[in-house]
Amino acid sequence: MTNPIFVAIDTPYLEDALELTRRIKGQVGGVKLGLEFFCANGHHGVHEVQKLGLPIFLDLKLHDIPNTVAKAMQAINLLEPAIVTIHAAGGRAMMEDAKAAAGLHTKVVAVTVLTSLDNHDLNRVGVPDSPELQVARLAALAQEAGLDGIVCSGHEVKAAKTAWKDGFFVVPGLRPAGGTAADQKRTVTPRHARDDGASILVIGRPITKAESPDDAARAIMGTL
Ligand SMILES: O=C(O)c1cc(=O)[nH]c(=O)n1[C@@H]1O[C@H](COP(=O)(O)O)[C@@H](O)[C@H]1O
Repeated sequence: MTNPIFVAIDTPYLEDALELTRRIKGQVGGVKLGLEFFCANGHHGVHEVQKLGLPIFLDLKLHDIPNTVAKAMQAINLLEPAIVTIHAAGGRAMMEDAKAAAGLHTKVVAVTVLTSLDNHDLNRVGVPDSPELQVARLAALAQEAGLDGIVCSGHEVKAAKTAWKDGFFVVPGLRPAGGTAADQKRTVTPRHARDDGASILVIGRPITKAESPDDAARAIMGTL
């Protein structure tokens, strides 16, 4: 089995990111660098991590008017990331323009409903539907816009995959059995997400905060 684990390297410190990536390199399929890392280290930081040889998932969650998002996408093309995130809530035109501006080898995926939100939180931001319904709605819009796939929780990935057979499904909010949810609200185990059709598994703290991150990654891989 190809290793589906992408570790969320959520740190602003380049040296820490490099050390962690070196340590887990043999146990994972790729690394995810987010806003925190990119704001602190920019293109240089991404290049340095890239030199270690793992695919890079650049999680910038772009969300703005179509022109601005397309220009931002062009500005990161030089980095040739394997995966980039945008927000589906930016609308169809924004997603279309983002995909058109992305490099040929970059998968552009749309964040649907953040895994840190539950039904109540979603209602508070003006969406009267359940996360399941909202994910289905935004996944259909992302597919129409020509994106490669979506980001959703393990609660919705099975239905999303049934509706979009060749979609690429990124699933974060994963916790090994008995793990601490922290700020995540829609969690499942890595195995559950994998069985339900996740293409890649985004895992942060259960690996990065473990006493031995490489052992933690190996143990999670062993459950898949
Ligand atoms: O786009 C993401 O990767 C993402 C979307 C989402 O809905 N929920 C979510 O947690 N993430 C990211 O996935 C990672 C989860 O980290 P942990 O909760 O530490 O495993 C973080 O880097 C989040 O930014």
